[in-house]
Amino acid sequence: QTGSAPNHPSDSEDDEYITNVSIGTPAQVLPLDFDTGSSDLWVFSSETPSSSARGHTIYTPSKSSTSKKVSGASWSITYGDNSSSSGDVYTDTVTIGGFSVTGQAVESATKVSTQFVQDTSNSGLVGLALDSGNTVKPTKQKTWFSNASSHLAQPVFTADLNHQADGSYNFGFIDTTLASGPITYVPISTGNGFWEFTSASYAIGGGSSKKHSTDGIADTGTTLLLLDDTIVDAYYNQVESAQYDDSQEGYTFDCSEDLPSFSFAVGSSTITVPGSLINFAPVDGNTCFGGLQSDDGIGISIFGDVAIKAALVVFDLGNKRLGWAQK
Ligand SMILES: Cc1c(C=O)c(-c2nnc3c4c(C[n+]5cc6c(C)n(C)c(C)c6c(Cl)n5)n(C)c(C)c4cnn23)c(C)n1C
Repeated sequence: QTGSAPNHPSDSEDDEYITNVSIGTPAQVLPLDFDTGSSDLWVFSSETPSSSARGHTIYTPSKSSTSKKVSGASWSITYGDNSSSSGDVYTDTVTIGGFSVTGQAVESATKVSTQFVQDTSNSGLVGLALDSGNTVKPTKQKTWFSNASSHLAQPVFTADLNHQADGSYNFGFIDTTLASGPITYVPISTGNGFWEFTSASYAIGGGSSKKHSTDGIADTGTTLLLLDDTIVDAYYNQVESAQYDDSQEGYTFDCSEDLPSFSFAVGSSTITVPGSLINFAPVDGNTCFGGLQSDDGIGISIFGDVAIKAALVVFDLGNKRLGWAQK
């Protein structure tokens, strides 16, 4: 068995990627943000204060004949941008790309931070990181993919994200036609609950490869490519008009600049992010914001959407490995 669901950018900047998910009986369809950097499936619901839920599609468990309240369960999560949400827990049937999981934990939001209230593109998140990262207490719940994996043809899913165009999340199979190059696999370290791997070197534009070990995660829920300062400073050193803009909290440059590409090692191969994807978005007038920014020394780097857009990424739970193929 397999599943295949389209995704699309939420806005003109590719800030996040949205996929429609069916929950309950009869199906309630919600636009959700698939996040390989977290492990909770949570939704705006009939329990979310109506002032916060305005403009969002909500899940109403009482209208689903297959919903069940998980007695005494609660959840609470904070994301890298300090947004947060919390609430209680139901189980229900959740269908993604035609594949149904019964008894899936659906975390209902009774509280959401302002970033979520304002972001009416999504009605919640589908966490696709490892089960160990789930925040439900007293009993951790499994992700949709973890529940699905034993019934899928292969315990894998792929992310195909594109700039201002549709892409896909495929479950149980790998469509290699989505890639232009071979898939190179690297092992993941599972201790932090992420799809975490090590990249041994990088290159800027046509420059030579620099040995530099990056411990990072493949994270579809993060917009940008967040790497350590050594790499980021070296990159923008190659961009004549680049400067660090305190008000924007990141590097900006003249929008008309021709940005160099950025390549990172995946095992014995490299993935190249074209400069066009690093020219992320205009901030004002002729100044643009970079898609490569600092990870602020949080101790881990984040290969977010700017990097993932350059590749087909294979999340292989069966073999505890990550695959990257140039697109
Ligand atoms: C350590 C870390 C991150 C790790 O994850 C991170 C980050 N980067 N994108 C996102 C997130 C997103 C993606 N996202 C980013 C957006 C931006 C930059 N803007 C202007 C809009 C309108 C956005 C929307 Cl709608 N969506 N979402 C939906 C959530 C819950 C995020 C949480 N953190 N996050 C930041 C900014 N930092 C410092």
